[in-house]
Amino acid sequence: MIQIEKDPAKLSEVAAALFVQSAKEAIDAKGKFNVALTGGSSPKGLYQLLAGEQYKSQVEWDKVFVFWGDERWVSLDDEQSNAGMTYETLLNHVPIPASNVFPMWTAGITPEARAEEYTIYLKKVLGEAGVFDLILLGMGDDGHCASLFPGTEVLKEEKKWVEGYFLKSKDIHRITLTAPLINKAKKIVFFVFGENKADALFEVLEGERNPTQYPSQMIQPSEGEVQWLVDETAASKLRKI
Ligand SMILES: O=C1O[C@H](COP(=O)(O)O)[C@@H](O)[C@H](O)[C@H]1O
Repeated sequence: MIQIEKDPAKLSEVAAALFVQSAKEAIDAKGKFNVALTGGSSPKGLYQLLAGEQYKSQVEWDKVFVFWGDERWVSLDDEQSNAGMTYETLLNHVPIPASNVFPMWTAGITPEARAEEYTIYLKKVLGEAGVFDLILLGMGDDGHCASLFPGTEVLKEEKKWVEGYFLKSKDIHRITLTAPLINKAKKIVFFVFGENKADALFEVLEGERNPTQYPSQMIQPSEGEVQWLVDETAASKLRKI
């Protein structure tokens, strides 16, 4: 399903309502809500809304377990840190226990070793089935999502849940959930804002199947659903809407 709006702020409102609803449903069903958050610029409006008076009190934060879809291998105080941004905009402002939050980056370990450690945390919280209640994803102007970048080896991964690797094109290490894990989720929400995403979004949604070049095409949950929240500029090249 795709929802297109002129104003990205409207899409942040939609996502905030959806986050609250998903949390309620999961907590009613099993006593906790397991979510993977995204970094980049697109989710900032959502995080600020969730931290604000209207939504904050609607979530039982002590029952929320927060992971990330990916991370740039930089410390939390680095401006590139996805987790750092999420703390600043959301997590520092809501009553979530620190022990419920699992940033990907940590000091004194390689991203490859951290991927194995992160998998252990995921298995403890999600169980062997590995089903997230909700995963938020952004999409880059090259069609990447999480740190599933065009042409990278991680796209071939079929078993591992998390991978750390050096991303040559950006000269930085990354750590990411893999497509097989993401595709187990009950619900996946993509945020795609900005004219620079228009070509990639067309290729991902309406182009030939080529996930090696447009990795967001790999996101096809086996049982869950994908919702695309797209602003008008990013949607400007789509034909089938
Ligand atoms: O590198 C990344 O970029 C994507 C997209 O970011 P945006 O600023 O265009 O919204 C993001 O989803 C991902 O988490 C991040 O590591």
